[in-house]
Amino acid sequence: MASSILRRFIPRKTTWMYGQRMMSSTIDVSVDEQTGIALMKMKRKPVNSLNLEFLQDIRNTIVTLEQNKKCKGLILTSDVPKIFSAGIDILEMYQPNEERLHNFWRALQDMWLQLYMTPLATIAAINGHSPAGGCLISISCDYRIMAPNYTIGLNETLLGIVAPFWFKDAMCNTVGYRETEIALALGKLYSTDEALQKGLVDEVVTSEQIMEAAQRKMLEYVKIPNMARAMSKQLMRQETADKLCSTQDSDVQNFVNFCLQDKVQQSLGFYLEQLKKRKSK
Ligand SMILES: CCCCC/C=C/C(=O)SCCNC(=O)CCNC(=O)[C@H](O)C(C)(C)COP(=O)(O)OP(=O)(O)OC[C@H]1O[C@@H](n2cnc3c(N)ncnc32)[C@H](O)[C@@H]1OP(=O)(O)O
Repeated sequence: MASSILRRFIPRKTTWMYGQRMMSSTIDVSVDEQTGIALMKMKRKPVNSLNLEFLQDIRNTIVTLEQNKKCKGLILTSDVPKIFSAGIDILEMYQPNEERLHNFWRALQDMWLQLYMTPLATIAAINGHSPAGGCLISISCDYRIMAPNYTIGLNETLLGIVAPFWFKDAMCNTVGYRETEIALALGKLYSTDEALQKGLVDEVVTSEQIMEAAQRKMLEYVKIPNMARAMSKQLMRQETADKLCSTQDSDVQNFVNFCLQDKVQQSLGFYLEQLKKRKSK
């Protein structure tokens, strides 16, 4: 179902399948073949930050699940207590190797396209903080359930960087133009309650109830005839995905040029320092 343009890049194989379980060092996946529901747990300690290899692993996993005829739905969650994902691994952008920086951004684009357009039904069970890239993963799913007392949002401006147009588009498609405009400018991190109120997440339940709630909602999704559900998703999302597909190379170059600026490097260095200081308090 995902358009052929999304399949140009065959990901490297680092995910291992044992029966209904798939494992890599950063992801644990199990597939319930009775229900057709897969559960993917992210486990890149300490904060599930998205580096090149982790992004490739996430994409590989989605591709493998799409090829499993019995799998219809995917629940994404975190195995790291209190953190869904801290977003992009800032160390990929700070004092980078230029070739790796290219590959990193390409991997982020490819992961996003795969997740955003997958014919699988997808639910994010957001059981921890979910800033920036973590928010992108969440809003790329079909449905979001969040536990209380965490934060979610596109906070890039707080780091002195700018979310690319496809982050902005995914956010706009979720909460609308004006809310996105405010959120991006202020680097707004929403509390769980605010996120529910703005429609950034669809449901709030306690951490203890989140997996049960995700399974319950997913059963609703997988009951719908597969092709019709997947085509309706494509109808809603293809235009947004195509915007990136047709500009992937220039988007990589823009990102690399942006990151390599002295000012941006200074901002990232400062932000990393603050993170460490906050920890030592
Ligand atoms: C130019 C184009 C723009 C590209 C778009 C960018 C998208 C992004 O995703 S940028 C990344 C944005 N992410 C953040 O701002 C999150 C920063 N992290 C946090 O706010 C917190 O770490 C937390 C709320 C996620 C978790 O807090 P806590 O449980 O208290 O853990 P620590 O803060 O002590 O963190 C542990 C450890 O991890 C390091 N770290 C945290 N986030 C990142 C990250 N995104 N990348 C790399 N490293 C990260 C943190 O510095 C600590 O390291 P150590 O001190 O070495 O243990």
